[in-house]
Amino acid sequence: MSHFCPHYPPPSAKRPSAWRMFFSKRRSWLDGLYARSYEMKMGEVRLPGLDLFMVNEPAVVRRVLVEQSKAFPKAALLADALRPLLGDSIFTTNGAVWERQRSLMNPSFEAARVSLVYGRMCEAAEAMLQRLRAMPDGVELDVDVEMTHVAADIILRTILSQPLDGVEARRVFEAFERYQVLAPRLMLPAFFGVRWLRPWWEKRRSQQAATEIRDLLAAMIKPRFEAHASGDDAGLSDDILGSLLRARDPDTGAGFSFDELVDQVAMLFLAGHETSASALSWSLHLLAHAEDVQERLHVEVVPHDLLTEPGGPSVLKDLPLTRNVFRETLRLFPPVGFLARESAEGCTLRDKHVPAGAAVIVSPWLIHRHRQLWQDPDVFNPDRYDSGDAAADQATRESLRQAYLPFGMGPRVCIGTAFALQEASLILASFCREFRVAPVPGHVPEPVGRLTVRSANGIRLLLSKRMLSA
Ligand code: HEM
Repeated sequence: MSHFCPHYPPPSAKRPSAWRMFFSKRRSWLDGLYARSYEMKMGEVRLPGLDLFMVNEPAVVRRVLVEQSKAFPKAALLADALRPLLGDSIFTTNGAVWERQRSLMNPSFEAARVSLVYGRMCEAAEAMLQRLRAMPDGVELDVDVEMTHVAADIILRTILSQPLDGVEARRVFEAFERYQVLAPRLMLPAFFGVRWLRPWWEKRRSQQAATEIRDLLAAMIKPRFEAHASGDDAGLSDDILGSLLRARDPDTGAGFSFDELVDQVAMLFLAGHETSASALSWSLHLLAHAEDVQERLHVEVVPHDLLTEPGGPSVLKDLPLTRNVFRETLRLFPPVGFLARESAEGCTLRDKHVPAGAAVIVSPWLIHRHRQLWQDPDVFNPDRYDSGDAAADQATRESLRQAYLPFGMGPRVCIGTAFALQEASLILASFCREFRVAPVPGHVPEPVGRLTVRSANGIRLLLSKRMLSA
């Protein structure tokens, strides 16, 4: 059993002032948290331009995300910040527009449909293994760079049938890297009611990156859209774009317009690769520090050459430790660290009056490490889900039921959950079957909360090859 406690920014003992919080959060919203954030049921921050309520209590979380989700739509601030890149995509819309988008997209992400793109995921996994095999034994690997590469490759292959090695695909990826650094810096002043503090040059650079990504994606989608409109898109129809092109509203019979498709594909690229890359990188970091778990995981996966084995994604179901390692990683490092809603009409949550327009934040990061909701919350212990001790397992099941939401909850739950779990098991298993990772002495990854939870100084690990018997 592992007792590894991965490093994260030590919460300050006292609640910082609103201005200190603003300046510390500019680097990372994790820096604005304080010790009580991890214990309280609900907190409140009053800022010059905004009231913000942080909700940790499971019953209240359910009320906000599930039972009264219409009274707590996605925060307009989030939509404003992401609109240059995502337009009006499913991630940020609300009401009837969102309902139509979600019903058009649901069929493309059902588990059975996702299993059809398993072969394309395997192609990206094979390309990753080839890159790793070409490296010298004992090399210091930038794991987050490699995981970002493979996750972006998977998204491009499964959605657009394009590998990341393509010139256009690489330009999308590079522009996205620029956008990803700038977007949170611009979002924060808006949150704190000081939009004028957003440097104009950063705004312009972020706008330029967003336009470049959208133009490149539009150029890739256009021929497919036109071919579909003229009934001539056979051959490429098994990717996700093909299924989005065929999606029809059951009431009106209408599909996505071209502009809507560009919005959705830009969003899928963002939501689909950045999250998985974050989670896979942290998984390998945790495994490197929990040698026994890494060895047991290797033993579990070594009989399976997933990339050639018949049976496809069903083989992944026989890998319980792989699944638990990923589940525990998502608990400790949920890529989407906070879910932003707003109170549509004003209400009372617990004993607090929440005015109309106030931000209501549910943070998987805080809830997954909450002192009252989890046993040993900071310890990496994938065996907690299946320890063999009936009472302990029952307690963990209760924590999972109440206080585990890496993919969100309710109607806005992640549409890509089945896709992400299939991809993660495949990549982790393929990686750990052939390679071993170990910590680089003196290198401690520093988690930062931006669009997703990443490491400010990268995640570097020593990579060595394993001997596989023929
Ligand atoms: C480990 C990987 C992933 C994690 C942890 C994750 C997490 C989340 C979370 C927490 C939400 C809800 C946000 C909210 O309620 O405010 C969400 C929404 C969403 N995710 Fe994921 N996601 C992952 C992978 C993916 C993938 C691979 C795709 C697509 C290929 C995807 C597409 C989406 C979309 C479209 C939404 C918006 C759904 C809606 O509002 O109706 N995600 N994701």
